[in-house]
Amino acid sequence: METMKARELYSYYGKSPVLQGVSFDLNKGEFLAVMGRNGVGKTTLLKSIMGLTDRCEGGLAFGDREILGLTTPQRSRLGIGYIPQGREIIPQFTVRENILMGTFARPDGKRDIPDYLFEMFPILKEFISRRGGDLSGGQQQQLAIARALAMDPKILILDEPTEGIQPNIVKQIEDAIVWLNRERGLGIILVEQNVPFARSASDRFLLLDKGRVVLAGKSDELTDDLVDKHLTF
Ligand SMILES: Nc1ncnc2c1ncn2[C@@H]1O[C@H](COP(=O)(O)OP(=O)(O)OP(=O)(O)O)[C@@H](O)[C@H]1O
Repeated sequence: METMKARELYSYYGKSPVLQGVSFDLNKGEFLAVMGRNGVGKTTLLKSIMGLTDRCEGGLAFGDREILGLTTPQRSRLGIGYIPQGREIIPQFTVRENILMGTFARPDGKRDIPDYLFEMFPILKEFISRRGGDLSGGQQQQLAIARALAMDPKILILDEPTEGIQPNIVKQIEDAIVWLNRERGLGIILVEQNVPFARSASDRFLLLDKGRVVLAGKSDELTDDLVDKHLTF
């Protein structure tokens, strides 16, 4: 169940297809970085995986199951954890309540908050009774990651998790993502603008342009020349 296979995805807002034939494979425990300039369809690709665009055609298998026909909550329950851009925690809820919300998607009905979340982000333990909205942007991002992990996902999908976050917290978040992948074996799909981090953390990359994959390969094959050609503005 930890693999994902996308075949020729076409994804639409209204009538216009934003993704135009995107394919990729995520093998068990693999880390895939999705890169590309602004507006090329990176967020749309993650939304398509979660069933959050108006329409999506093609093939999308999670493990041996075709999931394009499933609703967003059904996809979550299968074990796809999603951390959207902008975090979307609930500001009036406490840190504990926000994390507990994640457990509601657990198919086994457990409502425990796993201890490792607080080892990863100790500040969440310290602020457990504070309102989510009173946390800094970086702390809210840590909370959003903890909430997604509380449902015990098999893969984690993150949309630019360090964008606009204070530098001291960026490193903690990057380290946590790498740790989750390497030590806990979680498959990761990460949309990331920070090329050095994406290159060092991921196994493979997908480079999008105008809704299409223009380049894909192993991350150590992503040379500076390719970055200059496809990613500099
Ligand atoms: N809800 C929407 N309705 C209509 N068009 C949209 C919607 N969301 C995005 N688009 C369009 O789809 C295209 C791809 O947007 P998307 O957000 O996926 O790009 P991105 O690569 O994630 O960019 P960024 O790095 O700026 O987040 C853009 O042309 C955008 O204008």
